[in-house]
Amino acid sequence: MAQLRLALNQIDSTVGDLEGNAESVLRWTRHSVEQGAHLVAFPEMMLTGYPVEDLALRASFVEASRASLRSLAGRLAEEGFGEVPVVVGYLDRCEQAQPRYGQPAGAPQNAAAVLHRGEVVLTFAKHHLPNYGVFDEFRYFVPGDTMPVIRVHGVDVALAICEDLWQDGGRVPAARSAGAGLLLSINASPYERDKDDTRLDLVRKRAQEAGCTTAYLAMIGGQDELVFDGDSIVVDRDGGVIARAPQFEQGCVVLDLDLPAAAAEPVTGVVDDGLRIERRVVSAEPLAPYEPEVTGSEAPRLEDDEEIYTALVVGLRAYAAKNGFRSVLIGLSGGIDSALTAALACDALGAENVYGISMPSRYSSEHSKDDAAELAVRTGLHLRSVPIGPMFDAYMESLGLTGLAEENLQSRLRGTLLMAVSNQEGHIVLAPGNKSELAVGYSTLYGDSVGAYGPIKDVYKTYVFRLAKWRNRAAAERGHTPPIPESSITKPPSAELRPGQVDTDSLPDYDVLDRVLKRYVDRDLGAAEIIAEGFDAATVHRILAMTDRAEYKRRQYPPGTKISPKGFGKDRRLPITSAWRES
Ligand SMILES: Nc1ncnc2c1ncn2[C@@H]1O[C@H](COP(=O)(O)OP(=O)(O)OC[C@H]2O[C@@H]([n+]3cccc(C(=O)O)c3)[C@H](O)[C@@H]2O)[C@@H](O)[C@H]1O
Ligand SMILES: Nc1ncnc2c1ncn2[C@@H]1O[C@H](COP(=O)(O)OP(=O)(O)OP(=O)(O)O)[C@@H](O)[C@H]1O
Ligand SMILES: NC(=O)CC[C@H](N)C(=O)O
Repeated sequence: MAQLRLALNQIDSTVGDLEGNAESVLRWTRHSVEQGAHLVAFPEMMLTGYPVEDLALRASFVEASRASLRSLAGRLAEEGFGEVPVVVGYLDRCEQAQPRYGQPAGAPQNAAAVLHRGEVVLTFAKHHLPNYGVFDEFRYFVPGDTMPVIRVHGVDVALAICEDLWQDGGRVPAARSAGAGLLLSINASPYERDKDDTRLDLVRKRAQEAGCTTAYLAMIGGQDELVFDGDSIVVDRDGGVIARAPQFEQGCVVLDLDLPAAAAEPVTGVVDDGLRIERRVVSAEPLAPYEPEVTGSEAPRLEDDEEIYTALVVGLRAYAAKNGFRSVLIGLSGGIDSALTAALACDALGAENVYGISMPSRYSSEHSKDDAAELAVRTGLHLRSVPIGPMFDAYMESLGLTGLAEENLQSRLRGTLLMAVSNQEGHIVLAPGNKSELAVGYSTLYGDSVGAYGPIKDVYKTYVFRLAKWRNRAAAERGHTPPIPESSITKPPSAELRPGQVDTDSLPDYDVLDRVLKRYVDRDLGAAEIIAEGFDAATVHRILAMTDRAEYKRRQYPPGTKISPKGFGKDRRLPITSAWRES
């Protein structure tokens, strides 16, 4: 047996910020080396950020990534960390043409490198490319065809990149065939509700298949609609958990692993899935065990509501920070959607950076104004009131609108007003629409749907209530003031665009609506299958027709944090112009 002190850096990176990301690698390598690490790892595409989308198609960006990698190798050595191998993800290109994938020479690759003694000693590309959900890596990348193995202090470490673990075959069985003592996978795995359990099961299963200890290093942070929740995992060859990092927290997991010593006669040649073993020896001599030994720990897990709420906070914070904004602006109606959005914003950016505007019209109830004011008092956000009556009257005088046009005008005036204040004061506008509304198109185009980011666009209305209650309960348990006024939670949802209007005038009860939507949107079931589950046929047809009709509206909605297996974003790509009707 040999001992290896492994440092898994569960950190954030910013798409396109090659310099800043390289600085992070240097900083965290310093930290890892100070902890005595023999092998230091960083997440998938750490240098470029993930996902880079069509930036991968730009040769200038690919070249900049390659140059940045080489320069990083040199800087690590200059800083005195050259003896410690560093595994880091980056964007590369393939030297040879790949007719099998229809790609000419120079096609991009989702790659990783081992840096040692100032050199890039080994590079390899992801073998299995994900091409479903939010991923379309076959659009960009050519898969790798090697099985990289590095010998570090007498241990053979097989390397893999994210999806390599998710699909059968390839690098997991190849690691076993290559006789690896450790399988190290670097990842950028976007958050989804319940995915942590799936990942844990996956890593345990793959460790057993690979027949060796398996380390799964995850990224944290946010990129547009995606959140990366961390939760790095190390399991032994029987699938027993050795260490689990905290969810949503940046940090470095350092632990000593007792691993089988590498064979004197290493396996070479082509193994599973046609993967050619490519080996490098970075340090052959086994080290004496370190004292004291660093053992793994399992960070406590967040319960489901807290986990989802935290993902929403992280997604919003990342979007604002990475796009250069410190403050946000929200129309506060006193209702639950804008209240939850405001609570999230206060948690993400601090109440001092959250600006609310109450914009009452002649149809606004007293409680809508009072509840907005109460929200401001409870959270400490800035609130002002700008009645829209005079603007509304001016439009009506010029245009003489009636019915829906008159109703929507109020929402549009609020949208225009928010964008005007955004321009003037520099806060980005948050769109407070939820997933149920987005599904059926229950919002006004260029009205309440304006904004830069939709923090709750992947949260069904029934879950909006649940999260609001959880947030209030969590505050009370910590001895803090619950942020959301009780009456915002208990009153019937209303758009207040005409006297006495409530959402259920136009929509089925949210409980039924959400259950049907989960089947149609999240699971892609057809009308017949949903009705067969016992739902009222007329209600199902109505909901499906509304959902289909609203595609054009969704396409114009701002991006927002994905928390479900199928959010309205890159996950769900439907034609706007379509004659197909389920009903
Ligand atoms: N296929 C298509 N492709 C592109 N554009 C299309 C289109 N079909 C209609 N349009 C355009 O869209 C317009 C209709 O959309 P839009 O103007 O939004 O109006 P619309 O969807 O007809 O009405 C908005 C609905 O949302 C409700 N609402 C509004 C505000 C807040 C809330 C809430 O509770 O949160 C609810 C409101 O009560 C009403 O039922 C049409 O006049 C047309 O210009
Ligand atoms: N009187 C108002 N003052 C400020 N903003 C408003 C007002 N009415 C509506 N809005 C904005 O428009 C959005 C749509 O709200 P609306 O009241 O129509 O229904 P909702 O979807 O139930 O939202 P909420 O639960 O926040 O009320 C609100 O979230 C808010 O941002
Ligand atoms: N970056 C990746 O390859 C991610 C794909 C993987 N299935 C995941 O969601 O974690």
